[in-house]
Order: sequence, then C-alpha cells, then structure tokens
Amino acid sequence: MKNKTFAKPLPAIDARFEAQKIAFGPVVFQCVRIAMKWGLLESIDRSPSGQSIEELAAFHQRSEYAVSVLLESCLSAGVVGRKEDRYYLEKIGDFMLRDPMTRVNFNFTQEICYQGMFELESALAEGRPAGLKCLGEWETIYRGLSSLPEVAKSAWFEFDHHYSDSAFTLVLPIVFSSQPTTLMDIGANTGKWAQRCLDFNPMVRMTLVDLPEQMSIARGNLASQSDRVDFYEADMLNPDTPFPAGQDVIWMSQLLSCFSKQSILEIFRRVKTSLNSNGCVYVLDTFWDSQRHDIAAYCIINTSPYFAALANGVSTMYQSQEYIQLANQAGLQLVDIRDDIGLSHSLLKFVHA
Ligand SMILES: C[S@@+](CC[C@H](N)C(=O)[O-])C[C@H]1O[C@@H](n2cnc3c(N)ncnc32)[C@H](O)[C@@H]1O
Repeated sequence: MKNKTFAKPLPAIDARFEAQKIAFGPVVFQCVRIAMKWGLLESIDRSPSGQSIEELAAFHQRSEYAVSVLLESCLSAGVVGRKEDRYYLEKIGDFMLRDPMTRVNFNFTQEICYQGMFELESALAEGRPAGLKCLGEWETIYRGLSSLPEVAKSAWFEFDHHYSDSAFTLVLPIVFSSQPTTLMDIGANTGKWAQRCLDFNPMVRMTLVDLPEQMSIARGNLASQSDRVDFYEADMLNPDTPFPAGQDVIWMSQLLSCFSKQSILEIFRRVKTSLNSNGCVYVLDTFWDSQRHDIAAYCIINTSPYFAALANGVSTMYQSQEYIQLANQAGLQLVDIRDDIGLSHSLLKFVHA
C-alpha cells in the first residue's frame, strides 16, 4: 500500500481542533480512565435523567472539584454530554463502557505502555526497550510476562488473546485440511491454540515451542493431554537453536512481530529445516496495510511503539510483503493468503520453494 492517508478533508478550524486532541491526548486518556475506574460513567449510564456533579460527588464520596475536573474532560472528548447541568452518556461513552476491543486496548495502554512510552525516544535512538524498566528488569518483556504485576499481566494476556482468539475458530478447518499428524506451534504462549487443535483433531500430535517461562504455564494448562504434547523450551533469538524436525504443519500466530527482520529470517530458515517435504507453514498475523477499516489499521499501527519502547526495541507490526520476502529468502514460497479473518488477521501459507 504505497498511497494511504487517515486524514479526512477538513476545514482548517476542524483540523486545528484535531491537532489539539493529539496535544492533549494523554491528559484526556487519564481523565476518562479515572472517570471509568471511579464508576462515574456507569452511574451516568444507569440514570435515564442524567446525573449532576453534586449527585455524583455525594454518591461516589468524591469531591465536587474532582468529579467536575474529570467530567469536563470527558465532555470535551464527547464521552458524555451535558443538558441543564446534568451529564448523560454519549455514543463514544457507550463504547468506552461496553466495547471489548476498546476495553482491552485501553487497559493495555494504561497498564503496559503508558509509563514506559516516556522512554520511546531513547528506545528508538538506541534500539533497546528503554521503557521496560517501568515494569521490571528483563531483556525483553517476554522474559517477564509470567512475573508481571497481576493487573499488568492480565492486561497483556487479554490484549494478546482478544486478537488471536477472534481468528482461531475460523482458521482451524483450513489448518487441518491437509490432515497433519504433527503440528508445531512456535510461540505457543499459554497453550491456547494447542488446546483448540487437540480438541479439533483427536489424532494430531503437537510440539509447543516458547521460552521456559511460558512453557511452564502451557505445561500446566495442557497437563491432561501430556501424552499428545511435547514441550520444547527455546530462546528463538539464538539462531543456533534448531527446532524439532518432522513437522507436517508449522504454526506461528502473532509471533514474528516480536522479532527484528534478521531474526525473522533466521526463524524461517530453521522452520524450513523442521518442515516435512510436503508440509506447510501457516503465519497468522495482523498487517495494517491489509485492513479494510481504518479502525483496525489504526490499532495495529499504534501497537508498534509498544514493541519499540517496551517489548524488545527492535520489532514492529510489519506489512505482509515483508514476511513474504523474508520467507522467500529462507527458501519458502507463499501459496495462499487470506485477509479479513476475525477482527483483523491474515493467514499466510508457505511451502518449500
Ligand atoms: C505475542 S505472543 C503470541 C502468542 C500466541 N501465539 C498467540 O497467537 O496468541 C508471542 C509469543 O512469542 C514468545 N516469544 C517471544 N520472544 C521469544 C523468544 N526469544 N524465544 C521464544 N519465544 C519467544 C512469547 O513468549 C509469546 O508467547
């Protein structure tokens, strides 16, 4: 996608207003967040005739000063409206309260990204996740996932699973159409996809690959099926660590965006070595340039700064052509690509070139 703009044709006064929304973005974010956390938006939503500042302050045992600071910011953002000094919920507020995607994005931004994003400039200049120190002292966030503070941990996992879960049901029949008997899930995380595969096909044998920290969680989650699962602990950043051979299908979901281009190339090379001669590789991922709706492209693009400041300092949300070129370099050939899966996924299928 060489030509793209998210900008709508606007009169100068409206464009200037949009610019102020960026200038005050973090301020408004915090006001809306606290208004939700304190239950102010829920109270307003429950009340058909709206709520005054005095009523909200009395009910929630907060000062009128605090409630008015928060609600006036929510008013400016179109989250609430005001009629005769009574606040009511606007449509944007309805999405803040009820839309699962907005909730997971909001929590992810607050609990994982917000503080560390202050270090984005250093991260980009130095190629290291300079903001990660706000969460813990690890080389990459993946080393620390299982020991994150509970609130941050659930924000991370809900964000990750919200997107990949939306695609899993739709792609299972495609992945099993060649009747694989061995399937390797690289970046298996807590074993959610593996569980779906084991349920979907009672004959398949799975190999799960991930860091030791994630493998111990997956081992616990899949304990009842341990006779059909092999757990392979590996740091994929080490290009000398081979992957187990003899795989009919190799599966990588939301994985390659965690690595630099050089590491992706090395992963594809090892994947090729592990793949049976008539086997295939599936890559499930989100590409901003493959989206039909700007809302999806916007969410994907704005996940890249998380990779830079927090996750690893070297990766990004790539465009599909970047994966295809790296796979080609590793001796794999694209044979199918399907977009519009789940919320925003594409499924790429590769075979030996
Ligand atoms: C974004 S999650 C995707 C999880 C899952 N495949 C899904 O679709 O929800 C990326 C996974 O890659 C793993 N990972 C990241 N860096 C790794 C590394 N250097 N070695 C092994 N696994 C790694 C993480 O532990 C995590 O489980």
